[in-house]
Amino acid sequence: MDTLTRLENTIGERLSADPDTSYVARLNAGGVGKIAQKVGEEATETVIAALSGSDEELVGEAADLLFHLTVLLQAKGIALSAVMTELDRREGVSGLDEKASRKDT
Ligand SMILES: N=c1c2ncn([C@@H]3O[C@H](COP(=O)(O)OP(=O)(O)OP(=O)(O)O)[C@@H](O)[C@H]3O)c2ncn1[C@@H]1O[C@H](COP(=O)(O)O)[C@@H](O)[C@H]1O
Repeated sequence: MDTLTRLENTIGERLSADPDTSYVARLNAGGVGKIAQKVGEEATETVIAALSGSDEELVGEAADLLFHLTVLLQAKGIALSAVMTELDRREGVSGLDEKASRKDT
């Protein structure tokens, strides 16, 4: 099982845990608005790290962003596999675009 899928499973289990002992449960108790706000903050911190931080800081912020995004998707009842399917679909679309543009030239 890959890392993100393992994390998704853990988050799914922790959503309804005791907020006193679980950060995921605490976030979830705040509602989708609170989780979305955290995703926004982590995205901003990722951008700042990319522009003026070290590689290590960028890795840390990217991990925070992926973690909070996964919490948001779980709270909305959306599986990561739905996002992967969408990315696969786009890869197929751009692959077709490339073939079409090669034909045109
Ligand atoms: N991957 C993570 C993870 N990444 C980041 N964080 C938490 O996310 C928060 C990061 O928020 P910030 O950097 O904004 O720190 P902060 O400003 O102090 O946070 P807030 O006061 O805004 O909540 C920290 O509290 C981290 O502990 C995480 N908390 C949990 N996990 C995973 O989720 C699993 C379940 O965690 P629990 O729900 O706590 O059991 C754990 O086993 C981990 O695998």
